Amino acid sequence: MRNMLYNITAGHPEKMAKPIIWAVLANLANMLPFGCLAWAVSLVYAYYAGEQAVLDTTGLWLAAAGMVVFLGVVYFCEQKAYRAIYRGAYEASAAGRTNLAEHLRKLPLGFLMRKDAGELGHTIMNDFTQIENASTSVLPQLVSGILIPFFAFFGLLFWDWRMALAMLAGFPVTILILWGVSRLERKLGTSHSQAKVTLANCLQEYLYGMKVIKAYNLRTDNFTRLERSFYRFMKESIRIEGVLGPFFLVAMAFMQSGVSLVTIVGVYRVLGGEMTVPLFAMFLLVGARIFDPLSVAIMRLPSFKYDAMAGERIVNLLAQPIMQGEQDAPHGHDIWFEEVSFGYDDTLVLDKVSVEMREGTLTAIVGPSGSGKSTMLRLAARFYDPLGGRVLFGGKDERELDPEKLLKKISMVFQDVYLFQDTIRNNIRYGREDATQEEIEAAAKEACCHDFIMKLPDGYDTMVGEGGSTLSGGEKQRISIARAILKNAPVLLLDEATSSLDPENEAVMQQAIGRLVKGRTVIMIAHRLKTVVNADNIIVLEEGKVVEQGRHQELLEKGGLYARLWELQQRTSGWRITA
Ligand SMILES: Nc1ncnc2c1ncn2[C@@H]1O[C@H](COP(=O)(O)OP(=O)(O)OP(=O)(O)O)[C@@H](O)[C@H]1O
Repeated sequence: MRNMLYNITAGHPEKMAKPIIWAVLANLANMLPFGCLAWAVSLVYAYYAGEQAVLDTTGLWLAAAGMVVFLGVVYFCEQKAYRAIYRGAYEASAAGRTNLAEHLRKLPLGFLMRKDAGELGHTIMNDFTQIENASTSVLPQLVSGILIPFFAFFGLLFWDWRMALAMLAGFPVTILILWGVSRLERKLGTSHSQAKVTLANCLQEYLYGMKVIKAYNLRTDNFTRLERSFYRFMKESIRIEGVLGPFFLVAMAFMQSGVSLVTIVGVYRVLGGEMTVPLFAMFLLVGARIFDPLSVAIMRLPSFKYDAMAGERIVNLLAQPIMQGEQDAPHGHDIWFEEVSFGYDDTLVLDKVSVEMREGTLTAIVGPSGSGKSTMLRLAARFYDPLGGRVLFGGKDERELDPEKLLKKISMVFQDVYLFQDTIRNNIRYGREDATQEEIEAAAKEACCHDFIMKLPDGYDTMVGEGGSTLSGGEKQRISIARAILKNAPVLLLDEATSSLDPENEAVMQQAIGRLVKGRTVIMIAHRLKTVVNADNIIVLEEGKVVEQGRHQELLEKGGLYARLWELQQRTSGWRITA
């Protein structure tokens, strides 16, 4: 239960104290007018039963005035409860969402890459919505629904202990059923929420993969995974309602049985002269209202466990350790790998790699596909920490450096460029937020994209579609290079940064990169070896090992893997399609 409370509040149970206190007070206040009503009934009864010769009108007026005053108290408490519950919940989940998004940013990229974007998006949006639901409508009602009958029970004990016992006779059974059903609910809720997450992932994949679906003429009904996910989600939803519903109805019946018992015991006691009619009426009045809060809570209970699981997912994400390290990045910008080993899972992708990439030089990493080139860049930027060995930045182990401060020193251009749904100007400006238009244009000119931007209808104000879909691959790549140039960081990492460019633009870009090397550490991955002939050092990777390194000419003379790859590319570049 403690765990559930912790999860339902996304790790902040203390935040529920105020809403719960006000909900209990509001529900208690709701009982007060019934006290006045019972008093008025007793006065009228006393007159008609002949116990009093005159009707106590002063008492009746006082009871009526009490009703009005108590209705004011009810309004005040309800209003306080409403504000505490709804405002508190929405404010807490807004802060919680921001907090979680910020936390995700600080997690190692490795963790995020293992997670599906759909799943994370689901947690940030839907799981928090569920927490809102639980903390606004279920939790305060549930707590006050359990407390109010107990308060009333102890109050009624003073009037007539038998009647008080009769009223609460079915209550322990109700609590037992609710407790028992919670185990079953967890099981069903787990598969229901798994079905929901799978469906969200399938939908996202389906929408993102639309291009392939169209290209290969895959019809919707061929996309059976999505269809199966819809079906499974429907089945799980029906199952959870169908199995749990009857249990909740039985629990409610036991709870409400208290009112019937009070009626039976009351009739006997009134007929036996052991209890007055007004007291009986009071028990009936209180009995009719006492279980209202719990009835409301029980109706919403099926979603409660499910909400708790949503909270559990949030808590688990927040518990993921962020990357450690507090020190500032040093002034030097050499990047050294010292016996670095790394693997994404059990297989080693880099095996004791030791290389030095010096400031003011251009280092190229080449090698067959899957040999670990991109992994080396990711380790250099500390997207991951190595499993063995050290990556040194300016002579300091990167694990000791604050990851955000380190990233400020690094510009990266990835193979798969991502542009935001924003203007071209802002997409370049992500490199440096305070950059002026002149600086943006200068970077764009350097990256050979100024001319094509000026030809667009709105120039730099042209909106880019999601993921940059309205631009060609080469144009997107040039914009991302402009972004990296604008950042003006001392380390530049280029992962196949010119692969989508035509030969003419690639040659110009190579010259621009050549100019950027001055005072910087530039590391580039290239498949086309002719783009690295001028590199100061070429690292040749094969199956996660450095098999050779040196300048272009030296490597050719060695006659190893590089020479073979060079030979192969020279030959294929000479191929022509002949009729
Ligand atoms: N996020 C990941 N999770 C699991 N395995 C991965 C991940 N990224 C890469 N790998 C695997 O690690 C190995 C090295 O990948 P890497 O991308 O570093 O190679 P590469 O030399 O850059 O390849 P390419 O030239 O094709 O881009 C490959 O076998 C790849 O399948």
